[in-house]
Amino acid sequence: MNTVVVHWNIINHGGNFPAKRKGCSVTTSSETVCPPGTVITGKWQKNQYIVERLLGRGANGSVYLVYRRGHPDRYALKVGYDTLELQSEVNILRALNRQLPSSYFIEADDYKSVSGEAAFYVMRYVEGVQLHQFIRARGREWLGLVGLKLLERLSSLHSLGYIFGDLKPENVMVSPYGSVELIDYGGVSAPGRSVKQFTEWYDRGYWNAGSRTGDEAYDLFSFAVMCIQLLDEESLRGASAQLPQIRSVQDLEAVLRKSSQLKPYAAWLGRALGGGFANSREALNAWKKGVYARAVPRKRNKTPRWLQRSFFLSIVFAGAALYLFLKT
Ligand SMILES: Nc1ncnc2c1ncn2[C@@H]1O[C@H](COP(=O)(O)OP(=O)(O)OP(=O)(O)O)[C@@H](O)[C@H]1O
Repeated sequence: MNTVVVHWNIINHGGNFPAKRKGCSVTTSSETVCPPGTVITGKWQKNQYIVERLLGRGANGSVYLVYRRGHPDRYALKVGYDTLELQSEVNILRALNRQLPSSYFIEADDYKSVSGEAAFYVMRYVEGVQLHQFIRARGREWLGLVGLKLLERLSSLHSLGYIFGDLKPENVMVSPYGSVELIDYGGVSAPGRSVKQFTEWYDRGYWNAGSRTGDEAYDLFSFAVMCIQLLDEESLRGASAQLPQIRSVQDLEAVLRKSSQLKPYAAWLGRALGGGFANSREALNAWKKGVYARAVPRKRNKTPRWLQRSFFLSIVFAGAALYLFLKT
């Protein structure tokens, strides 16, 4: 990324924000703090983004909900703590944009604040809530559908030649209707390369269950641990309390055997934990048939009990009448 300078201007955005603003500042921990109302102007591309609010902070940067001046749409703008890290994320997103039908990545630029320089990029704003929040609010029975949608996403990413790497509930956004989007492409790598970014619980290496080399099975392993967490977090906590040197995938398999919440998913999850799927397409098909088809409640035309009883009695009476008729 070229080192370019972005000017931070001060505006009064509507009546919601205080009139006087200082613009973004970089803290001692290299975090960038951009108060609502700040205008971020890319020097090279000259686009102006107005900060509405902070969406979240992660290991690589802070993400803000922004408006682009002159455009009605809202975007998510990520200000990185480390320019090189952010650049590698931008490279992946640019490559994905060329291959995916709907573009996610908008543009990248750099800025200079009063206390330092940093880079940022702009992406599509994904509305919804994080996966664990969605399941907590809507109920565990939604995992069948949401899991299906997420496996579809993973499978299409894999078919483009990428491994997601850092799959965890915080990186999965779910809309009110259960559609799913992956966010945070900072951990994406090519198959066969070391996983760049991971989070302990969801990492195959953490459970001594395989390498940290990116492959489709790595993402499926993370997906399986995530399901265990969403359905029975207490048991997962228990299993992870083992000493690191003896912690193993058998601890997770024991959870699958014991937990009643996990029962409908246990066969699929066990296979994913053991690297038993040839690829994510096969895993997706198995989820469709073995989990989703059973987990989604079906409408049943249940005949009321009183009607069943009446039908039975009418058969008895009809039989008795026929018997009497034949006898006379
Ligand atoms: N495109 C987006 N749309 C909506 N919200 C987003 C978007 N991207 C990120 N966020 C929000 O910002 C938070 C932090 O973003 P992100 O996960 O990319 O940062 P990170 O530094 O890579 O995090 P991590 O520590 O998980 O690796 C997310 O948890 C999410 O709430």
